[in-house]
Amino acid sequence: MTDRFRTSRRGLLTLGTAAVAGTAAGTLTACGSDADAPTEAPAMVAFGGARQAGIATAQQDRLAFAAYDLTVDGTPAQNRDALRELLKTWTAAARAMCEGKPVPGENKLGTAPPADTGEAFGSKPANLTVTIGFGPSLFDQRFGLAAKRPAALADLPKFAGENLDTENSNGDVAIQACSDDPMVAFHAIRNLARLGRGTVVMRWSQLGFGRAASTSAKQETPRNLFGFKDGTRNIHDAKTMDRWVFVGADTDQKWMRDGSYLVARKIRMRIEAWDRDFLTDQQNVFGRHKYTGAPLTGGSEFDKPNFAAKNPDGSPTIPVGAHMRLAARENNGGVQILRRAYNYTDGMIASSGELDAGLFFLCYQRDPRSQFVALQRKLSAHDALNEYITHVGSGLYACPGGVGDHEYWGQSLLAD
Ligand SMILES: C=CC1=C(C)c2cc3[nH]c(cc4nc(cc5[nH]c(cc1n2)c(C)c5CCC(=O)O)C(CCC(=O)O)=C4C)c(C)c3C=C
Ligand SMILES: [Fe+2]
Repeated sequence: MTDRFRTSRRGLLTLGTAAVAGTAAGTLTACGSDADAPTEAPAMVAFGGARQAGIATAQQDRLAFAAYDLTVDGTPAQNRDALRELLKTWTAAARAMCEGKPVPGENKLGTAPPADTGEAFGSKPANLTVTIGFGPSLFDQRFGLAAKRPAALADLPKFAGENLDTENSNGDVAIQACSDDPMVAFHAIRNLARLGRGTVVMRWSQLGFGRAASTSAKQETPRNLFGFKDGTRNIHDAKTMDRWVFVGADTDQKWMRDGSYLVARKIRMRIEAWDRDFLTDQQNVFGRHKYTGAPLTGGSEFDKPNFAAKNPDGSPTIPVGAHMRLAARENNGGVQILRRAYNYTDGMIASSGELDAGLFFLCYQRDPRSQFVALQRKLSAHDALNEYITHVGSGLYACPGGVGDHEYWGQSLLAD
């Protein structure tokens, strides 16, 4: 057996199939010839690096997100040790999964549950990224980490109109797993939960589909569940990422250097009410044309909106309450955020028969206080979109910088 087969999910599957079928020799011959055949390189995103993958990475099609709470009850030093062990185990597992390998630690005697739950055997990583963030609650008295809490990790304020479910909000640690294969993204979240049993419990989770943002100029702009192109004026270039997304040397906490702050908002969208609205009204809500994505002031999708333009009757062509006018950098002192949203559906609401669906809005930034919070204060007060949406879940997480080859997530946070 080649090394490739010893470590790849595909190898494990092939071996398993051979054992079950009882035709090991034939299958292994087939394996041998398969291994020798030229194969297409699987789509993989490097796990290690100065910055975590899954932030600036070209956005994948599927999301599995989960927030976990630690269940430790020792002294701060003992709890830190438990957290450190968890993060070491999780890092090794996440690294392996991103490389298309099974979760390490298989007990070959078969006297323990399999190290890997198995549903992704035979699947390629499909650009899997696994990104970690730490919530404000991790800096309470349990771990003795209060002095390491960054000022930018200030609790989010209450916003007008939100109706947050605390059971679907917050959490000590959050994991964002993105892949072009939904099984692979889910597998990552599930296996981290399993490995953490006894130290963490999952607090809330969300699956997302049909990315509703583009984080690279090479990607076509996708659509949200209201049928509009979403991500047209997202951040797409490295220089703007450096300025608005990644934490620089000026941070108050060294462990956050090259990290970023993630704000997650689960936003319910009233799809049935929206679908009854006239096309011109829908377009006025966003300030863009539905089919082309162009601003209401004309041109094509990527043309600059003209916020000063007026209709013949003197009213602004992009209405004062249009989502795009309110959120645009031109009208917010230049402020930008990196949007990495996904559409979601949780089925239907039994009491009304309406779809329970919306946008799982994820955004990354250098400092949420002057970025997400400033924008959301304005949007929550004036956005025409508010008639159709409600924020129902929320989380804020400090995502540290990336890991080197022999490092684990959060190593510099936990260094004494
Ligand atoms: C606080 C930040 C934002 C929230 C919350 C938010 C929710 C939200 N947005 C859409 C759909 C669209 N948003 C668009 C643009 C846009 N949105 C934000 C911020 C938030 N959106 C920004 C910063 C921008 C860019 C503004 C600009 O510079 O022009 C658009 C237009 C197309 C685009 O540029 O992406 C759409 C469509 C929904 C449906 C939603 C909540 C459910
Ligand atoms: Fe938006």
